[in-house]
Amino acid sequence: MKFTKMHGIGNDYVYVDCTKKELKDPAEISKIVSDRHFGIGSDGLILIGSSDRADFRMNIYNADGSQAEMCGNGIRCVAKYVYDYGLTDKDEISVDTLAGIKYLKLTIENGKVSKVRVNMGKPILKASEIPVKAEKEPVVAEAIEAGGREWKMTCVSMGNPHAVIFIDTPVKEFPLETYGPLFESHERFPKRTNTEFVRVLDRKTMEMRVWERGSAETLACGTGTCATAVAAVLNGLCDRSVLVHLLGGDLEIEWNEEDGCVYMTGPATTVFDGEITLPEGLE
Ligand SMILES: N[C@H](CCC[C@H](N)C(=O)O)C(=O)O
Repeated sequence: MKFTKMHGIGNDYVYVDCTKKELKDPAEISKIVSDRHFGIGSDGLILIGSSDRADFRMNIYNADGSQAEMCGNGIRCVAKYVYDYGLTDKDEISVDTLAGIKYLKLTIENGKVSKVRVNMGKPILKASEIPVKAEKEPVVAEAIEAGGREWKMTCVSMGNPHAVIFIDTPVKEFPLETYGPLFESHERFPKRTNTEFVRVLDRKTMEMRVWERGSAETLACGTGTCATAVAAVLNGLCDRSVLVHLLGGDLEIEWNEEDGCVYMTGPATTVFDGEITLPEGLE
């Protein structure tokens, strides 16, 4: 199987062009290619497909093989892939996902995509649509017990579920590997959840780490950063345009007051092209 390894500020995936041929078992393939010792090493697998209602389609699978509705860092790399590899010559494209059709604006430098601005759509705040079991909605600063401690969570879906937790200590010191898994599989999240631990630095700046559903800690999470920006506004902590520092780099997020949509701007990077021999029956 031919692939291209790409990342969005360190959130790395194996990309496969499926515009001509679908993969037989992407969930199984994602588990194989994600393995950093026995496979290629990635946070998961992203398939680029054709669509009859958008320019392209994106399907994303986490490292554990679970399929997610959307991937913010991934969709920027999809835009880079289709432009740089000649599948389109447009600098504005649409990509169909399980979270709906997304619209992207590509920045071209020296004939290749360097940066992408994505309309990530409107945040979903209805508890039953996130989904999360909650006392009130929107789910803002709501108590949840995990690991013998009480936390305040704000829940937002960008097509996929996010629990945003604001903390006062530097995120690098936070014991993410202890608490991340407890939130990921917490009984209040029927479809599990991605969890962001965030420190507000000022009204325009935050720092964040993320424990992703199905992929453990990643260096960045695009949908999670959008959810964090929305949560910060709902909690009165930040303005509607923020810069977010993640371990892998920075993202600019705007929750636009006029159209209610969240816009994410960030880079996309190609690392290498390769070919992997899959087990019998998976090719
Ligand atoms: N783990 C996520 C999918 C990947 C999202 C993330 N990598 C991003 O950039 O948005 C989920 O299961 O919802």
